[in-house]
Order: sequence, then C-alpha cells, then structure tokens
Amino acid sequence: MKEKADGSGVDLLLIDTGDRIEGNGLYGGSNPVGEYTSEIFKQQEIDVICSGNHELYKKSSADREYLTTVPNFKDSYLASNLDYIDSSTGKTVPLAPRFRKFTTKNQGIRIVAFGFLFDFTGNYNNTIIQEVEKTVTETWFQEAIRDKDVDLFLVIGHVPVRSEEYTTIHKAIRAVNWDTPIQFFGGHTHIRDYKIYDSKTVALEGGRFMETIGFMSIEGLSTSKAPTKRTAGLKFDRMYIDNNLYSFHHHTNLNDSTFPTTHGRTVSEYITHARKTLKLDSVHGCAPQDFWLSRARYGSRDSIYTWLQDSVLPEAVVSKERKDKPRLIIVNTGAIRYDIFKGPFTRDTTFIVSPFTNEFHYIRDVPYTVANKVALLINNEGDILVDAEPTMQVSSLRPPEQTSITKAVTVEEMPLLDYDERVHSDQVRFGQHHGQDGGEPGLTPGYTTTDDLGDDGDDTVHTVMSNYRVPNCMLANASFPHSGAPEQVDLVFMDFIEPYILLALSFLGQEYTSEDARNYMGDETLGTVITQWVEQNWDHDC
Ligand SMILES: Nc1ccn([C@@H]2O[C@H](COP(=O)(O)O)[C@@H](O)[C@H]2O)c(=O)n1
Repeated sequence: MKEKADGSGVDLLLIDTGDRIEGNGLYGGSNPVGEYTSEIFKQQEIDVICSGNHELYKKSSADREYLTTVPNFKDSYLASNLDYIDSSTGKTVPLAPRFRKFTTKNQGIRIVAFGFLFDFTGNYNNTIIQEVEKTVTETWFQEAIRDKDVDLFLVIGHVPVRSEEYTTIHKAIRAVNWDTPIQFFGGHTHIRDYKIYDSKTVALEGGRFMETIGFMSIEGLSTSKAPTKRTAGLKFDRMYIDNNLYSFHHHTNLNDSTFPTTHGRTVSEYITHARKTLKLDSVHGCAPQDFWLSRARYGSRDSIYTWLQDSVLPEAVVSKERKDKPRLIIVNTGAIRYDIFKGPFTRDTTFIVSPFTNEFHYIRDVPYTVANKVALLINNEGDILVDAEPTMQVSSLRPPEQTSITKAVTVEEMPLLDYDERVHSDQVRFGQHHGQDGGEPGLTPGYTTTDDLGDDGDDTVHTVMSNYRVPNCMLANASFPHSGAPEQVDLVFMDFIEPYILLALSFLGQEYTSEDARNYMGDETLGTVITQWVEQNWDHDC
C-alpha cells in the first residue's frame, strides 16, 4: 500500500493505538512472554505508535515496552501522558517523547502528533498515567498546539473515540486553534466507530484484536509545499477493512503471487518458525460446537459463559486441600476474550480465549447467604457499588466491546462455515458460500457498523450478527450438599477482581481484607483450568 501511495504521490501513514500484547500464543506462549512478538512488530514501519493498557498491567510488560518497543520505534513512539519509573536509576521519565512534529514525504503535510492513553488506573506501579485533563494544561502541550506551521494535528491514543478524554483534547486544541484540522485515532472499546467532532475534526476507531484495518482518508489539507489557510475543500472518509488476504489483494490490485514481498515472506517464515517452536498448533481437544461470547444469549447452550459456568468452573476450579468444601466461584466475563470455534482447541486457543495470568483466590467459610449475593451486587450494573466507590466501575469487568451494546440484537442466523470447510477450502470467498440457487449470492455474518457517517463504512458487506449483553461476572457452584444450601462456602474468585469482591462483601456487612484472601490453586489460571478441562472432556481426534 505504501508503494501504491508513493506511486500516486500521496502519503500513507500506519498508526498503532496500543494493546499489542496478550491475547495469542505468539505473545503468551514464550518464556519470557513477548520474545517473538517484539521481533515481529519491529518489522513493521509504523509511523505513530502508543501504549495501550495491556502493556502496563505488569512490571515486566512495561519494562519491555520501555526497554525494547520504544527503542524499536524510537522515531514514532509517543507517550503524551505516560511516565515510566526506571528501576535502575529510580527516576521517573517519559516512557517516550510527548509529541512529534514531522512532514510527510510525498505531499509535505506538516503534522504535530500526540499519543495518549485513557485515564487508566489499573497499571503496575512502574508506570504513571497522568490524567488527560491535567496533561492538556502542561506547557509543552500548550506550546505544541499553538504551532502556526501545522497542517494537521494527529492525536492517536488508546482512548475511546467517544470519551471525556478526547473531548478534553478537542476542546483544548480548539480553544487556541479554531481552524487547523484534527484527526483522532482511538481504541480500547474494541469497536468500529467514527465520530465527527466538528467540520474539521473526526475520530476513527478500528475495532479489536486486528480483526479490522481502520482506514482513514483526508483530502484537501494544506501542505508545506502549498500552505493555505483555506481548508474549504477538506474531505474526510473512513473505511473498516476486514483483515484478510482477500481485502489486501483487492485494495492493492495484486494477487496471490504478486502480493507477497521478500520482506513479508521472511516475516511470515519467522512467524511459522515461532509457532512451531512454541507448539501453538498442538491440539488439546476438539470443540464439539461453537461457543460465543456475545453472539449467543447468556444462559443458552451456545454461550461460552454458560458452558464455563455449568461445566468447566464447577469441575476444574478445585483445590486439592478443600475439594469437599462447598464453593462459589466468581469469574469476571472480561476474563474471556474470544469465541471458541468448533474444531481443534489448540495451545494457541488457550491464550486467545483467556490470556490473563490472574490466579484464583478464595476467602474461606463465608456465610452462604452473604456469598450468594456478591455476584448479584457486582452484576447489578454498579448502581449500588459504584455509588459507594465511584472509581470502581463494575462494568469494566465485562469485555470492553460490551459497553457499546445498549440493547441486544437478535437475528435469525445462517449456519457458519464448518471447521472443515474453513480450513480445507482455503477460506470460502465472501459472498460465495451461502449463494442460493439462481438467486443473489449470499453474504457471511460479520461486522455491520453504523457510525456518525452512516452505515456504509464496512468494506466487506456482511449480514448482521446477534449481539447480546453479558453480565459483569458469572457464578458457578460446586461440592454443594445434595439437598438444601450449605451454611458456609469457600468464595473463590480471580485475584484481578478481589477489590470488587471485598467491596461487595463490605456492602453486605462482612468486613474482609486482602489478608483474608488466599491463593486457591497455586499458579493455575483460568486459561490453564479451561485447557485441563478440554483435555479431559473433549475428543482429541478432530
Ligand atoms: N489481568 C486482567 C486484565 C484485564 N481483565 C479484563 O479484561 C478486560 C479489559 O480488556 P482490554 O483487552 O480491553 O484491556 C476487562 O473486562 C477486564 O476485566 C482481566 O480479566 N484480567
């Protein structure tokens, strides 16, 4: 695409708005984690890049960001509101430069770029995230937005496009600079979205997990070669491109044999080598059906949460020492990140479905009548808990894309491709699978986006998929008496949600502290218990 842009004398910038790490075996399967992915990312020519929240959950991942990723992208990594505490010196330093001014090579567009993170508070204590509201008052920012020789302000960030943070930045720039175009690129909420802030300011978010290439085009900008105050002909447009080879062939006008480059082939070979070394295709079991995060109703047999709650958690979350004690198990739904497809459940699937290394904690001998209400409180959308503690948004325990589901979308769906069909037919081309005899060729289910520009942003046209709301957490029980309720239970939960559990218990009149919460199953994680269950319960021959 860059070659194509160069050939037409336009500029193509590649932007990465963070959350590069976690969520697949290439990252989580190596020891230490991230050994291969850092090398793979480095091969991309990214023009502006920033951190997401995932890079900052742990000391080691923030260290890797500072010591490896920032140097790998030293001309393009920006950290406008993010500092790092260097353990070797004890000093607090910006993780990367706060902003960058550059001129594009073909058209000479003068750009001032920033890289933000939303007001995240769950980071490990070797980084500091400064609130956006405070950052925009700092001298360096105020000076940067007063620069007169700028054709475009480019604000990238791991920040939702509809957020207080971006509204704050927009207002701050417009307060001193009413005319210069502003382009925001966002993230974190895992959705395709486009927001129009004013006639010269727009924001694009390109979905989740690299499923989508969010493409933005701007025509009519002033340039250093032809500076002008007039931006009357300014035109913004956006497109959400499904991330697959067919899309790439289509947009580059190339094909299977002409699309690959020598560099691309080398990177692909490296990925293949890494996947082999990490045994990512080794099969733990064969999923008998698809299990969906939000495409099936919570409670139905096709819901991944129902399967976990009814089968996996009661059987697999058990401590040897306390196996006969009745237990309630609470797991946040956000701990599950992806659907399971019918067919092989591999080592890679483990990291895709639940990449987090959270441990199971428990509080012993909690009165059942109290323990039983904890999940209810957390699932009550926080009216009670958030009033008690506004900084603890219980809704953040759900997958982020859930926040945009205001009501369930229910559609009668055509069956998806079978595993065999997906794998053995080298992917079925869009629009050819469900064609009816003699009729219009059918479409496959996929993203059907509506944003501030309408409903024509999706590059590949799909049929609508069902999209249901899920609770903040799921609740399972095990080792209960055959009749009646137990008097006391072990309350088992992911350590990540411990503050919420303690808050709910306190609200219910039971004062426990983190001292009362102990490790339940050593270093087992949700990912490892799911994998063990799959090993024991599903066929191995797919
Ligand atoms: N250690 C962790 C960290 C996060 N979660 C859950 O992940 C969701 C956030 O997802 P992003 O990928 O957008 O950051 C959220 O629902 C958290 O509850 C977790 O379970 N454990």
